[in-house]
Amino acid sequence: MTLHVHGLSAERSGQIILHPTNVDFKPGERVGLVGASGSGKSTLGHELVDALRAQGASVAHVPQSPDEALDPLRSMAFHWREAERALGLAPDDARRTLLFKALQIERGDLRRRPWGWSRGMQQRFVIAMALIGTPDLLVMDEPTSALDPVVAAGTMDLLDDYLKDRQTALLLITHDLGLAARRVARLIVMDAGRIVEDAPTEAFLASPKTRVAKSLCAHRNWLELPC
Ligand SMILES: Nc1ncnc2c1ncn2[C@@H]1O[C@H](COP(=O)(O)OP(=O)(O)OP(=O)(O)O)[C@@H](O)[C@H]1O
Repeated sequence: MTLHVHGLSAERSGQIILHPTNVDFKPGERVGLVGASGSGKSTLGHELVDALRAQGASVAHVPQSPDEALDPLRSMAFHWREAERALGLAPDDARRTLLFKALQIERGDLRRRPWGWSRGMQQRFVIAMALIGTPDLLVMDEPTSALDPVVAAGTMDLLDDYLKDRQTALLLITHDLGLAARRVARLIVMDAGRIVEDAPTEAFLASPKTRVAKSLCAHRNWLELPC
């Protein structure tokens, strides 16, 4: 099922920070949302999550840092149970085993609290929690920026493999064009609260149209980063 949202907008403190915007996602499509800091990427991500959920779609959100998703006072097992409960799902060991294997977190001790796990493993756990309900769309907002480049690349590789041949679409929000270009088939560029470009990744890189897109592409050396 293709997901569509029309006329998304947002205003804060009397200022429009997201101008009326339409977005769509095909099943399994991988889309990058790029733009400078403050261009409105996170705002669009949050508005999308709310609007699609209001339509009845299943949408999961992965924040920048695992600290935003994990309570330092609760065990990892508690978080997993809560994620299942929030979706109205009964505990399912087979589902957990599959996701833990896919994201290489089998050796994590679920009785421990987050600080007993490495940052990389915490973030992979948060991604696994987001995938519990097989969402229609996974929105990831700078999901690896709190990780070192090697762990970040490994995490994205595992997610790539897991999503292959699945219907879950991905929106990867990042200011890092290099990261997005390696992972997505379509790029959306934001500037000052508006989408200014939306194109297949290869076409975008070969021929950016707008000033902002040209400026992002001018930093081609970013494409050399491992993630
Ligand atoms: N509560 C708020 N009140 C006023 N302005 C806000 C508020 N929240 C966000 N903004 C402004 O809206 C704009 C878009 O913010 P947003 O966080 O969506 O951008 P972003 O592209 O995700 O930035 P970054 O890459 O730095 O996270 C920014 O100029 C920001 O200062």
